[in-house]
Amino acid sequence: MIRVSVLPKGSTSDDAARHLFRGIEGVSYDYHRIIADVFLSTAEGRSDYAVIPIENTIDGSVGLHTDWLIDEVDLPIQAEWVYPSVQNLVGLRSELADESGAIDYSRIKKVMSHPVAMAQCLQFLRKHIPHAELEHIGSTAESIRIVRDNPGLGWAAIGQKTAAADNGLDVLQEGVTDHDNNFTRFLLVGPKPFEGKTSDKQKTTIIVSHPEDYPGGLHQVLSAFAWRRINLSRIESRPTKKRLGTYYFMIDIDKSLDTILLQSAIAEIEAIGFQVRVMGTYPSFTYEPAEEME
Ligand SMILES: O=C(O)C(=O)Cc1ccccc1
Repeated sequence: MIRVSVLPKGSTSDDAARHLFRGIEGVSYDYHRIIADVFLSTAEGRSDYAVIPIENTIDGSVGLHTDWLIDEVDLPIQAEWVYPSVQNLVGLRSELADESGAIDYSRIKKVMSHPVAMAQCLQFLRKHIPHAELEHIGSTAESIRIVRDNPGLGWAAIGQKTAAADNGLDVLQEGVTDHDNNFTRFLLVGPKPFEGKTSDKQKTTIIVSHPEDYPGGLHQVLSAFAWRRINLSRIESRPTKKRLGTYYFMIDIDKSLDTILLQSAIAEIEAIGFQVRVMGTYPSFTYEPAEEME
């Protein structure tokens, strides 16, 4: 049995996990309310993999999740994939609509959701429900459950249609994200390689740091990749948390670690005094909607 830790049933992460593991037998899902518990259940050996949303089209990198990966656990990245999501305003229509059945936004006192989902809908919220209190919850699915358990208070949630239906709530407004094409990049992290599917696209993620800041440091790192014509797909700086203004650079590289060119680039960067930590070398899966129709 492959045990996969993930945010609760009905969350975007749950759907994304099922998409990655579609067609693979013997998978069980281990649901957790907050991302820290998703990470820890795998780090403590209670599951094989953790599913982590790491970057979103609208909101960018998820800093909290990146920092957990760097600072709190030692779990290699074993796969990455992209999954689309549509967020909806969810609540009890009978409580929040007027006599004609139209949603009366003035009745909504509080909107709850996961911070990434909330950030995707801020323009919608400011336009229609500017008076409402906004509250961050561990997942979209959990926010929907809280609304279900607290009828009559004027609460609404942002989340997925399936979670609304599972909890007996209504979709008050469909597709409330401020931009279409809302995709999230997910990481599968855990001690063992992911062998369920193969991809012809392999990536490697490293973290580069230097004990002291000096002019041209990052340029030197980048030039080791540049003259070897190794493509980088993302560079993210995160605070070291030791001193203000000191950073780690997390670099996604479009190559497997076993290529000689990449190994020599890393050796060169280390030789000029940088510390390099390999966060994983893994297959990358692009989203293919056709699979959904199987
Ligand atoms: O809260 C959820 O449903 C999650 O899985 C986190 C999230 C929220 C919005 C987009 C992608 C992931």
